[in-house]
Amino acid sequence: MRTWLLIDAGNTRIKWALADSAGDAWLAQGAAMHADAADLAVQWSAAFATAQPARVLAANVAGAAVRTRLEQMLAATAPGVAVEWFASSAQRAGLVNGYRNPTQLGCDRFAAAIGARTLVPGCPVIVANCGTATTVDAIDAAGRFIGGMILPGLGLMASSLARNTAQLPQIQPGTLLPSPFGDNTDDAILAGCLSAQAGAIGRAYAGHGAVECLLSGGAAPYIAPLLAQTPGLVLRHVDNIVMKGLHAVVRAEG
Ligand SMILES: Nc1ncnc2c1ncn2[C@@H]1O[C@H](COP(=O)(O)OP(=O)(O)O)[C@@H](O)[C@H]1O
Ligand SMILES: CC(C)(COP(=O)(O)O)[C@@H](O)C(=O)NCCC(=O)O
Ligand SMILES: [K+]
Repeated sequence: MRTWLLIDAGNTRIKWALADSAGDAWLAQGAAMHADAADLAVQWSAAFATAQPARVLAANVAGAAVRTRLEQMLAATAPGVAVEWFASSAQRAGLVNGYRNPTQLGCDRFAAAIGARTLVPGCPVIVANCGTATTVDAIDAAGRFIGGMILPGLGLMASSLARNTAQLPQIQPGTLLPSPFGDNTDDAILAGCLSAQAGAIGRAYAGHGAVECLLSGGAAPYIAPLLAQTPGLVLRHVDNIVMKGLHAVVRAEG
């Protein structure tokens, strides 16, 4: 059985998993912030001692320098193993890309949509990936990515207030108190940013007539409790929907 290394390089963190075609579970997984990217070589050396990947499929939205860095670390830890840089295209693994220019769609969003289609086949679904940016994307019952929303992620929303005002502090991430109205500055910022995130996702869900909302990304645990209060919204937290989509691609294509 072939083993694949799947990589999701976002703008904050690089996530990876080792997978095979036998099941949904990862054989190994890890992550590193960009500043600690060298840790990946250490993590991979340990993981590849038990299972050497036959193929690497990597989705990178973090730029050319990150791609070069990853190529160097892969050449050192898995010499000779081919690396495919996953890119958005008009159609792949049963998903049709409805972006006006299909290649303009972030490849992590394309992968996440493939993952969503795999988890919720034959139904309209919303996939929200709450990372550096928050993306909220709609897939229809026929398996067509019809489009989506891009907004600043939770961390970016909060830090932009701190950076561009005299009186607002940098808040720590957290979940909302029972009241949607903060009675102090930190809670008011948190209430505003979380409501903006959950509000956009809820609006997308209702507008699309989705049967389920898949929520993923580093900020998902903070947004989930508020989003779960949206009447009629069926919520499922998926640990890494981008990697689930990459796994679906390699399984479909062998
Ligand atoms: N321990 C953590 N490390 C990094 N980001 C975190 C952490 N906990 C929550 N976050 C939030 O998750 C976001 C990063 O999520 P992630 O899905 O890895 O993003 P990306 O795919 O853009 O790299 C941060 O912007 C922050 O809001
Ligand atoms: C929207 C994104 C910045 C999200 O990146 P992330 O938050 O996962 O790091 C990325 O998908 C991207 O650069 N997209 C290209 C533009 C588009 O999708 O239309
Ligand atoms: K994202």
